[in-house]
Amino acid sequence: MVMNVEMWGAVWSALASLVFLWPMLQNHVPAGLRHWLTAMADKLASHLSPYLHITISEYGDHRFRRSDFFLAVEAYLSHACARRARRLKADLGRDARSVQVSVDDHQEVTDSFRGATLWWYPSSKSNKSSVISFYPGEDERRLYRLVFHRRHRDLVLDGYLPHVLAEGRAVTVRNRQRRLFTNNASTSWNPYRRGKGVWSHVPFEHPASFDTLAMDPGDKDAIVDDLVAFRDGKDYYARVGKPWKRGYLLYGPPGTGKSTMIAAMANFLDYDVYDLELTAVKNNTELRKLYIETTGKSIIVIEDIDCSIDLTGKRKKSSGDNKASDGGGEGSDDKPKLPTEADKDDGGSKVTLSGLLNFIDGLWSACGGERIIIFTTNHKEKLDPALIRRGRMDVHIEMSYCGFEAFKVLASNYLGVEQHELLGDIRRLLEEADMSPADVAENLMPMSERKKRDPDACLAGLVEALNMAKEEAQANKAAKEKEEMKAKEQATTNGEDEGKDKRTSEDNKANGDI
Ligand SMILES: Nc1ncnc2c1ncn2[C@@H]1O[C@H](COP(=O)(O)OP(=O)(O)OP(=O)(O)O)[C@@H](O)[C@H]1O
Ligand SMILES: [Mg+2]
Repeated sequence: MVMNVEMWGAVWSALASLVFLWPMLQNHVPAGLRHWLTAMADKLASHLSPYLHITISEYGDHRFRRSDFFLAVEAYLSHACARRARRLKADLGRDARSVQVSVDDHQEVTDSFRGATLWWYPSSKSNKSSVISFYPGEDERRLYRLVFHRRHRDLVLDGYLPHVLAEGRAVTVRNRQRRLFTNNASTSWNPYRRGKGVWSHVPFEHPASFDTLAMDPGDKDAIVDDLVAFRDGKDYYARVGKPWKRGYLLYGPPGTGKSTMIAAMANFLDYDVYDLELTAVKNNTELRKLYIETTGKSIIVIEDIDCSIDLTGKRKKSSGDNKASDGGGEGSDDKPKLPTEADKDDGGSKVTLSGLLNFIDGLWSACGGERIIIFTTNHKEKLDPALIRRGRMDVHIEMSYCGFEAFKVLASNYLGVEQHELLGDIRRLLEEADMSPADVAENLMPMSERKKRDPDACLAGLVEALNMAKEEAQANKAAKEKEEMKAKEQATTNGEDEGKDKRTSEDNKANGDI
């Protein structure tokens, strides 16, 4: 049936009288009927309204991960529509060089595209999901509502939304200020913490680079090649069926440049850094949640993994032997246990080795892609072999005491010195004394006015420090040898005494004594 103008008029007047009478009527209408009428009125209104709505919610269909499209919309609105919004906010842009203006939170924005006008309404709704959340404020989820005339439906779906996605992504890349995240910060501490995020962040501003990193040039080149192969390896990883991630274990004595290496890697790859403090993670579920909330193009770091939590101890104690079976430790000692009273009270981390192994290469670790995981330790030998086997920690990098090649990098960076008469002495002393690059660098810092004018003084100071380190090392070695000798002598004396006792008791037995 085709509705003519008269029929439309009748519908409108009926609707108008209903709208007019509704406030008077609704108190006399039974609740069931009232709800039905309200729903029908909504339906009718949305039918008759010439405007369409599209909702883009923060988490889309995912429970845990923010929708990429939502993030693109957010970036697009912040940038492309900033000039049209009435309320703006300003901040320093990438590398703090320019001012960046964007749309303030909760601001409506009007946009136009190929002659069509579109309206964006940001809002939020509470999440009524049955999933119990660990994080305060997590039950509120943000969304954007896009409103446009229905005659622009095709234009919006086929032209505008793809345009928003592409522009939003480009803006994100352009404005990307790299960030250093931590999971160990309270809401009050961090002004950058937004809503429900489990990570807090500050801008990442570490100046280290592979040029300033002192280590053997061959090793350095090998690491750079490995990073490049990883960064460009999306297709390769897909082809061989491996998640696009790579693990690095950095080990060595304190002050040998492990943390500096991480910063250099992040700067080289242009990745964010997630500094994961394991002791602040309540349990394996929270660990997984933290992983899922990390974004691609990032380095996840666990520093001093051997000191973080008692991962090796737990496994060995509860399994009753020292066998570190591979395969994730699942099913052996990590079966779910009811928390004891002590567990409830200690408030410490209940992350298990099994949880950590799953974090690195369980099924969830594949989500998102393009992540590097780095562990650092001063004591590689203390780590469970399953934790650092290839596939989990693919590359093991030893950061050792300063060698001559590494020293040359420091001398050039700190003093601009390439040639010097003391270099021969320094080469010999570096072979004889163990000195970390951190200590060498400290000696090369021209802190005083005298040294500033005179790199010779810095190098002479270093030679002195190396001589002292050498003497100290020799004294330590001598003391150790003496101690070992003493222990050996003691053992021999004890052995002789035991032999004597044994012989006496055998003589006694032969004599019939008890
Ligand atoms: N290989 C290196 N190249 C350049 N600088 C270095 C190197 N190693 C150490 N340094 C200097 O020493 C300082 C300490 O180094 P860093 O924190 O990277 O050591 P680390 O190996 O992480 O030590 P720890 O095991 O105690 O965490 C750095 O700020 C850096 O200036
Ligand atoms: Mg460190």
